[in-house]
Amino acid sequence: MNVIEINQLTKSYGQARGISDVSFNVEQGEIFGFIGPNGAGKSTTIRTLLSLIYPTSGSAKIFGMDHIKHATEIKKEIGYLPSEVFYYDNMRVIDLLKYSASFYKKDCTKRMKELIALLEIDPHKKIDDLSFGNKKKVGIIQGLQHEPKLVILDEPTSGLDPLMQMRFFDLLQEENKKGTTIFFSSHILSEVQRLCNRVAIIKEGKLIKLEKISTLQENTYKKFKLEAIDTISHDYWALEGISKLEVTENHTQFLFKGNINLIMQKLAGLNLSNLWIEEPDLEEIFMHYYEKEDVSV
Ligand SMILES: Nc1ncnc2c1ncn2[C@@H]1O[C@H](COP(=O)(O)OP(=O)(O)OP(=O)(O)O)[C@@H](O)[C@H]1O
Repeated sequence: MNVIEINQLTKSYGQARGISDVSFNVEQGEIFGFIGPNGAGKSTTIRTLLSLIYPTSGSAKIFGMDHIKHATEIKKEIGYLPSEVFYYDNMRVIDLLKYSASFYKKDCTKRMKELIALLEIDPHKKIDDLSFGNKKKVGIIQGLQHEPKLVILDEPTSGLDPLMQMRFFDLLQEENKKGTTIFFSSHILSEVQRLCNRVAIIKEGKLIKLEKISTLQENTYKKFKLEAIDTISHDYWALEGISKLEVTENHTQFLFKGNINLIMQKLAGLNLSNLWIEEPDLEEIFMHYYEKEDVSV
């Protein structure tokens, strides 16, 4: 079942580009990554989806309901952490959390306390006295305390220290195991790679790739690095599928995409002292898509 369905969603800010013709679905139980550089259109997609701003054209559904017509109903089951959090600075953390909890028809006290303890936040401090990272934690608690079916996180980790990031990821994975669908927007590839099952890549307002993380890694090239006893000539590597070839004395490295047996035959003809075959990380795959001009989903 699809929790989110986005259909040719377009949002222009007057003459300025926001997003154009964005379509994708998020299935129930997924941890879905939404990745792109600054200004790509991640926040615009999320805000339009949540009907905080209205689309220029296109449509979207959440839990099978139209995102604008049924906005009130939908929002009861969503936890949303915006990329920038703004608060009434004079409020204490606990008062703010109780106030947000009051919008839901369930008692959030137990979960609120658990999250306060887990994220190590002092509930009696004034919001004004909190650091950026601690304000972010308050936003995370606000987004999760009512145990929503769908959590939408827009750049959630900025400001969190590495230990807190780890704890936050564990928390998201636990929520996901309980059945919560997670939509995770980020420009940090390693965290998407670590956390998500599937990813949508957005560039300049357009979706350029929608793929399982595992498939993204499988279907692309492999990195070969080798050390040979003798010097290998550049010409030895005249084989289709080899790119980014670098040969320096006894060291050779390149990327290969194609029939793996062909490259193995080439390697078998050499006197090697060492060999590394590595999967590219998401960053390299991502750069590969970003460098291409004529990308399509
Ligand atoms: N209120 C606005 N008025 C005019 N243009 C806007 C507005 N909000 C966003 N934009 C433009 O829309 C495009 C997409 O911006 P958006 O904030 O959605 O990107 P993003 O991927 O979330 O980036 P970031 O990671 O920097 O937040 C950008 O070109 C941005 O300048």
